[in-house]
Amino acid sequence: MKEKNPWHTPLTIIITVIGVIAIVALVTVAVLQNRPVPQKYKYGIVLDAGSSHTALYIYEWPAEKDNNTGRVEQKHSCKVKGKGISSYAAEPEKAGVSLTECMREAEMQVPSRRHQETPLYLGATAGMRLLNIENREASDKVFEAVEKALQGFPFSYQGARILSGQEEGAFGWVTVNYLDDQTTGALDLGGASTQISFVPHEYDISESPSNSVAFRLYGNDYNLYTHSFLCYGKDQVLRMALAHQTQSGPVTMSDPCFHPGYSVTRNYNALYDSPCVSERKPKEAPLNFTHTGVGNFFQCQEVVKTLFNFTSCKYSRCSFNGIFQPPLQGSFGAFSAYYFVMNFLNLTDSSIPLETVKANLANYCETPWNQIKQQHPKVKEKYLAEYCFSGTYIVTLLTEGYNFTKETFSKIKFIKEIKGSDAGWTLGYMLNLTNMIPAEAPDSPPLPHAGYVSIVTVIALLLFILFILSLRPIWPKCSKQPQIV
Ligand SMILES: O=P(O)(O)OP(=O)(O)OP(=O)(O)OC[C@H]1O[C@@H](n2cnc3c(O)ncnc32)[C@H](O)[C@@H]1O
Ligand SMILES: [Ca+2]
Repeated sequence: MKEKNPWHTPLTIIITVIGVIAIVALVTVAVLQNRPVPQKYKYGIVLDAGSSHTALYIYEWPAEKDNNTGRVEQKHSCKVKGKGISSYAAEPEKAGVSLTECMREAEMQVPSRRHQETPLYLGATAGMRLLNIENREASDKVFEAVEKALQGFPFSYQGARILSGQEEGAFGWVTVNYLDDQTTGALDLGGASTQISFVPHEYDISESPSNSVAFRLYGNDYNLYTHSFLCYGKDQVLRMALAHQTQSGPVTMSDPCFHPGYSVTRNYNALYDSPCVSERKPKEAPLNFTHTGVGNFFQCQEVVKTLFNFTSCKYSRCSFNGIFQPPLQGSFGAFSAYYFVMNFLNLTDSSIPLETVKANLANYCETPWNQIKQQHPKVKEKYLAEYCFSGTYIVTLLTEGYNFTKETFSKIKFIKEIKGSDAGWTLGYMLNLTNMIPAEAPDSPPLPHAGYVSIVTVIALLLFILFILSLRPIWPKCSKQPQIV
């Protein structure tokens, strides 16, 4: 006769089934409860009204996590067609109109139920700073037009204003450090100004209060050094270099910063039409001059060096033009034109030694203009003509201006974006205005989701086994093997 299995009693079968159901239920609840639920998002829009162009950025973050770490991401960007808003000084209405296309895009990108609560900011930088110096009335009119245009959209308009150079530098630093895990200095090269921001050693306390900004980020207090050099952006510094070389009002000017064979006619009035150079305009000059290239990196560096004043410094140390700068500290992220130029020249790799960068530039500058044009038929001719000058300026600014050495130069990373967000001041600006700069370090869950689920499963199994064992007293007695007598 077949021996009856003692486990096949109704009681043990019921206990087992209930136990299995309980475990499955427990694990299912744990998994479902902790599964990331589809997020609701909030949005913020910042218009970066730069000297050369305006760009619109849309940021998004999970609705419940306003104050959480690193959660704000760039959702979309739009490049406004045409030049920067300061170029519309003579026809301000057009500055407002120029923004409509990107604003319509923003209307499409941000869900309509969020429109009314979405803050919209416009920050203008060095182009408007210069226009404001040159012609206050014209600058006000441009802002009026821009304001009127932006108020016509369904967002929560929060104003348009000129950022100070200090704000521009500091918010660039906040952006980079909000997105990146390790503290990094920020180098921004615009069209009309350039910023350097970093956290110096504690003992290099700022001797110049106007260069110092305090921040609390991720539970740490930072004393930031920052400076913005007006007129030292890529376009204005080129004007200064051309002005320096046309002081005598020549008809033809030979420029080491442009390729051999390069030749264009430039207008004196147009060249000197900027507060960065207007005072230097030669008294007696013809209408135009012919700007020709020579293509010599080392001579070009000499020209660029004359644009920095190294003689006066009332502090213990200066970068240039009598501006205090503590010793450089840590690694740096260099963006905007630093990136555009070094990327074109294939020099963004930090492992390339400074000497090689210079040698490559020397070789590039020497290349005849015709050959350069043939090699890069798709690159905008204005940019193409200026890469030799801009590359030389970047190397000279970093080494002679900011005192990067061949050792510290390798600590500069040329970057366009970090984790999908463009490097620049806009994200930091929005985080600050919406009180979202995280003061404290993130509360990360102690276990990753998978680890959590595994632990719940193991504990549930253990509990089940213990439960079964606790039922031992009512276990059916194991029948002994039938003995054959
Ligand atoms: O910060 P400010 O000084 O106000 O200026 P901006 O914000 O308009 O300046 P950008 O960083 O946008 O650009 C810096 C410069 O780089 C130029 N630029 C943009 N794209 C470029 C490219 O692909 N190659 C070379 N230069 C480029 C641009 O015309 C500017 O002169
Ligand atoms: Ca800029």
